Formats: sequence, C-alpha cells, structure tokens
Amino acid sequence: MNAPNGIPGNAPVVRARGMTKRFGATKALDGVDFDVEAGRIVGLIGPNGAGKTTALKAILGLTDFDGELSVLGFDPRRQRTQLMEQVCFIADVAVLPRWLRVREAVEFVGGVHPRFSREKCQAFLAHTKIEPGMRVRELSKGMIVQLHLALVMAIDARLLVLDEPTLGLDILYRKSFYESLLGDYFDENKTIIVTTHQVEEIEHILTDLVFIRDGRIALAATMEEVGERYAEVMVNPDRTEAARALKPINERQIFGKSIFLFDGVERSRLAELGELHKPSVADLFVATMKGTYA
Ligand SMILES: Nc1ncnc2c1ncn2[C@@H]1O[C@H](COP(=O)(O)OP(=O)(O)OP(=O)(O)O)[C@@H](O)[C@H]1O
Repeated sequence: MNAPNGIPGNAPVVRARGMTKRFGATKALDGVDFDVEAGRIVGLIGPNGAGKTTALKAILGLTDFDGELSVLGFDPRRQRTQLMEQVCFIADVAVLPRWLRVREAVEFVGGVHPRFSREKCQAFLAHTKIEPGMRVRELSKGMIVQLHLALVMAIDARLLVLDEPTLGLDILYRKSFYESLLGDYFDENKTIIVTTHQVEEIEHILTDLVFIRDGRIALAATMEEVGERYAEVMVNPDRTEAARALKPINERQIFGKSIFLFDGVERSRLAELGELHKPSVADLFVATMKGTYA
C-alpha cells in the first residue's frame, strides 16, 4: 500500500546507494549508502568540506550526481516539483528582500504555500523581538534568521532539511529554536535531517547519527546503537596499560585521570578499569575524525 506521499509502506524517507558527486578531481560524495527512516531526527555531522551540503543538495534536487537516490519515493533529479511540495529547506543563508515588512512576508508565504499556518508562524515570532510592521532592513542579522525560521517552521512538511540552521544566532535563541523544533514542529509523521558544527547543542534531540568524512560515511547508527556500542571509561593511573591493551579508539587526560573511548568492547571487561560513561557525540566525533587535519 502507498502512503499519501507516494512512498510504499515502511520504505525509508531517504534511500541512497552509491551516491557519488565529483567536482573535477574532488569526490565530494564517494559512493555513499544510507537510509533515513520516517519519524527520525538525523544529525549529519562532518568536518569542513566533508560533503554534508553536497549530500543535502542532492536530496533537495539542487545538484546532479551519480548513483541511486530516492526521497519520499521521488527521484530528486527528475521529480523535484512533486518532491518540493513535501519538503522544507532551511539554508545557512537566509535571503529576504530588505524592503519587505514582516507582515507582508507572512502574508506572502501564506498565499503561496498551502501547508503554511499563519498562527504557527505568529507563535514562533512571538518568542522574538520582531514586530509585524518592521521592515527586513530594520532587523539584525540574527533577527532575519529568526524570521526565516519562523516562516519555514510554520510549513507542515514531511521532510525538513536544515543546513546549519542556527548559524549567526545567539545561544538563547539557538536553544529555544531546537526546543520548539522538537516541541512544536516534530511528530512521528515528520523527518528531520540537520547538519551543524555545534553537535553538543543538538545531541539531545537526535534519534540517529551519521558521520561523514571525505565524502564517505564514517558512522551511521541510531542513538541507542551508539549507546550500546561505545563507552567511555575514566581509568586510574595503575590501570592505564590494561586499558590500552583493549585497543581504545581514543585516549585523553583530564584532572590526572585518563579517559578512554572504546568501540564494541564488553562492558564487564571495561567495568574492571574504572567508571563507565556514555560518550558525548562531540567526543565520539573527535575520536572518529582523528587525523582529519593532520
Ligand atoms: N561548486 C563546487 N565546485 C567545486 N568543488 C566543490 C563545490 N561544492 C563543494 N565542493 C567541494 O566538495 C567538497 C564537499 O563540500 P561540501 O560543501 O559538501 O562540504 P560540507 O561538509 O558542507 O562543509 P562545511 O562544513 O565546510 O560547510 C569540498 O572539498 C568542496 O571543496
């Protein structure tokens, strides 16, 4: 049976196989395979130049590439118009005409987008200093981003693609943006793919993690799998050699103790070394990307 969006039953929202994008000699995407299931919030995390924006552009039908890609059952290269009815995109650069008043922007999007809710948009704007009569040129850079986010978040899309959505925003608004994304926007019928360099700020909302490096997937797992597979252990000085023998993927020092990060080592063996913790996504990222800038 087909769901209303055209994707059969439990098919993934995004399915990529062998996705490759070349820019001259550079492979921005190098045979990428991944699936994004419906109702997930996926963090696409990678260092500068890893291929994140290229992957998002491919998903949005904004760039050509080799390989297979299906998004909500559509091929973004050939069916972009149908796809865009179900997808919303927030880029890192929000461009709005400087002469436009906030009220007019809300009216405009309401007029052209059937899935836009003026009430939702106004509720988002109520958390900011933005007034309906203000012109875009009177807004600060951060306020322009806030207006852009309010306009896009008020659209009821099946797939929301966010490329560094909070760039240029202060920490208070960044926190409130992610809270409202989770509380007011997200539900099990929606799927979100988000890239950011501020992983610690989104870690608590993610259900899935995808690390990308040099155009290849370095890790793709649910947050539960990450929690089961990786463990951090704070090891006393007399046990460090025993810890190293278990082949940690990272070691760092803090307050005279060594913190080791392990991948797939049995909990019972690790418990003999010291206190076990769940690693943060940022620490996992640093360990996985070691040598990237060497
Ligand atoms: N239009 C382009 N022309 C040539 N090379 C490009 C183009 N766009 C991207 N690239 C190259 O492809 C690679 C991946 O770039 P991409 O923008 O996807 O990285 P990113 O992970 O989004 O990085 P960042 O975190 O810095 O935004 C880089 O090596 C980049 O130089």
